Amino acid sequence: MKPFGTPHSDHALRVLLLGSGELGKEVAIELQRYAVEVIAVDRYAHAPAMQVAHRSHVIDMLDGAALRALIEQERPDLVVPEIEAIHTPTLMALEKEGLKVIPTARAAWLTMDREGIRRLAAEELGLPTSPYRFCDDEAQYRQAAAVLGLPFVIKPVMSSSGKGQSVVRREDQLAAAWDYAQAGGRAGKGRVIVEGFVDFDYEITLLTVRHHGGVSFCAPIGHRQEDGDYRESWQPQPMSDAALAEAQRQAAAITEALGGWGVFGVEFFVKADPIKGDAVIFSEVSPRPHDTGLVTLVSQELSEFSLHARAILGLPIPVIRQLGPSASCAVLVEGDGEAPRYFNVAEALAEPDTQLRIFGKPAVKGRRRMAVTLARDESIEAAKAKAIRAAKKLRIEL
Ligand SMILES: Nc1ncnc2c1ncn2[C@@H]1O[C@H](COP(=O)(O)OP(=O)(O)OP(=O)(O)O)[C@@H](O)[C@H]1O
Ligand SMILES: NCC(=O)N[C@@H]1O[C@H](COP(=O)([O-])[O-])[C@@H](O)[C@H]1O
Ligand SMILES: [Mg+2]
Repeated sequence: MKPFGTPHSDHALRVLLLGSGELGKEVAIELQRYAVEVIAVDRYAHAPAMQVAHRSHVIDMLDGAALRALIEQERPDLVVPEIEAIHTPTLMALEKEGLKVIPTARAAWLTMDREGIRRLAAEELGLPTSPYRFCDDEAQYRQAAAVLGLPFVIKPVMSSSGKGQSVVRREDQLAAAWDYAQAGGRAGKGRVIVEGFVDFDYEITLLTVRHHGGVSFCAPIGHRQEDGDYRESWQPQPMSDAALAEAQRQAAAITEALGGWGVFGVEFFVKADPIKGDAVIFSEVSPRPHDTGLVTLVSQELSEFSLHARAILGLPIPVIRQLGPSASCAVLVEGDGEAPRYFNVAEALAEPDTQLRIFGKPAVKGRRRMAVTLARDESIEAAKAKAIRAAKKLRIEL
């Protein structure tokens, strides 16, 4: 890596963020601490990370030609994908020409599509996963449903935060779930994954950091999801030593296969079994900070965003200090409107050890995560309750 430089000068160290949501905003802030020049990109103007970047661009990141033109214009030292929906073949071609992509262009390519990462995990690495089928049309989907049985989960191969995802529990829900998956995918195309439903006791994100000095794990993060989107997360999730060791083994294997430096959010389902031993089932991995990891903004001395910045810049991570039971609560808004206003911020922050991030997203159409509350307390239960209380105080007007 070249020396750190000065933004807006010829020898600035430049990072181009592909995706500028709430996660990218925190990454941008962490990079700014090292005077890195941050260029934020997304499909719409005034995205959260754009508001703290040196400059920004609005492009369709699924358009390969537009992506190449922008990267050639900006000549960044590092390209940091922040979402899945990017024209990753272009990143792979540019990587061959010398561009540095975090963690690697292949990792971005494999994880942009549920098929790439699922086949790597289950078929190449032999990690335990839910049973699954990929389908291109409704007939194949009905066949997969018959083979896997009820209940099952259907997801567009390219989607995130639960968009287009349903759990089908009854025969009469099949058609609506198919239609929703067709409408909810980021890039259309129609391909879906149908997964057998895993009846887990709890699920975790194991933040795994690949850096100059090796591989480090954060304490496991437990979370609750609704409609495929996270609502609360907490750290540390209590789990047996054996289950944690098995999750770390699988996380090391999948992140090693993806390669490169940075934070990875590795998601697992855990089914506790005192007789046979806990089953740890791999779900998916993000080669970047994870939304459930927002809790690390209060639960760790170095948050997942600060760890990502250190890792991608080749800086040391000698220790990851966990600060005690902590939780985050996502604040979602439903409706249609622009420039929302936030009321009762003071009330939301009245209790000790409570924090708030308002992302500053310019508009809402449907349902959107707009903010997150964060809390620490004596126990996970108390931290979770406090974060939820804070979130309930906040009132958002569209
Ligand atoms: N096969 C399954 N069995 C049981 N629950 C599942 C299954 N697949 C997904 N879920 C539930 O739905 C949630 C979201 O699924 P998944 O992580 O695959 O979606 P996503 O759209 O990629 O979400 P994100 O982008 O937020 O990670 C999971 O965390 C889990 O709670
Ligand atoms: N589960 C993935 C995730 O949380 N991604 C985060 O949400 C943003 C998109 O938000 P939007 O849909 O409100 O634009 C992304 O840019 C990223 O920060
Ligand atoms: Mg997920």
